[in-house]
Amino acid sequence: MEMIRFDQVSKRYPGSHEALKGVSFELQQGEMVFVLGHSGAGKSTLLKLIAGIERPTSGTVLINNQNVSKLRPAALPYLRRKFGLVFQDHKLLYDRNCFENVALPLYINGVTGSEAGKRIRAALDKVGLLGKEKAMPITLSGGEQQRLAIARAVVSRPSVLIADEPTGNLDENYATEIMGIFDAFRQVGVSVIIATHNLHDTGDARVLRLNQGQLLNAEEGTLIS
Ligand SMILES: Nc1ncnc2c1ncn2[C@@H]1O[C@H](COP(=O)(O)OP(=O)(O)OP(=O)(O)O)[C@@H](O)[C@H]1O
Repeated sequence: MEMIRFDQVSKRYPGSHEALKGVSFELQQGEMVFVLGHSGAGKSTLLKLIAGIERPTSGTVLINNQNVSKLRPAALPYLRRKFGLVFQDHKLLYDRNCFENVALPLYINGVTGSEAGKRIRAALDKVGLLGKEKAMPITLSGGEQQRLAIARAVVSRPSVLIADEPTGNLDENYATEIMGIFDAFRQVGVSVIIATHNLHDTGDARVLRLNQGQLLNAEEGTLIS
């Protein structure tokens, strides 16, 4: 069963041109996908539509056969719990330590105490930060901060991990390490969607190429800048 399906999706922000034009594709559970394209191509918009942060102007976005536009507002938090989000600028809380940063999504969902502690340590372990529970984020390297953001994104056990330029300002070694962590999640059945304009070794992952809001077929040539 497909997990995410876009059918002729267009998005126009108020007072702006069309950020996405007639985009259609399907992603299966457990797939790893790169969304590639120039700055302004519509990559972030595509991720926001998947996560229910933005709504399409026309067309349909189906998540597990549910039309996101038709969901009651009260149902959106349940949808969002399926998604773990990682952004380039981390959005970490710099006045809280690593453990507390990862704890936040659990506390919001009412998971506390020893159950929370177990899950937080498991998430930190998966990204190689188990020894840094009490460290403040500012004392971590750029790559470690990004790993902390990934731990926070996966602590609620999302079925889809969405990352927007996750390696954007990291050097090559860190970037390779981060991609390895995403691949490990894919191997345990998590769908992984990564938007980037950096060239990565995409391995056997699928590639969606955007050019000025339109999806190109892979054979139409590379647009990576
Ligand atoms: N909230 C907004 N209001 C108005 N226009 C927007 C908004 N968000 C994005 N846009 C416009 O939509 C287009 C696509 O933007 P988007 O952020 O999706 O591109 P992107 O491929 O992620 O770019 P980048 O790699 O620079 O982040 C751009 O022209 C952008 O200016």
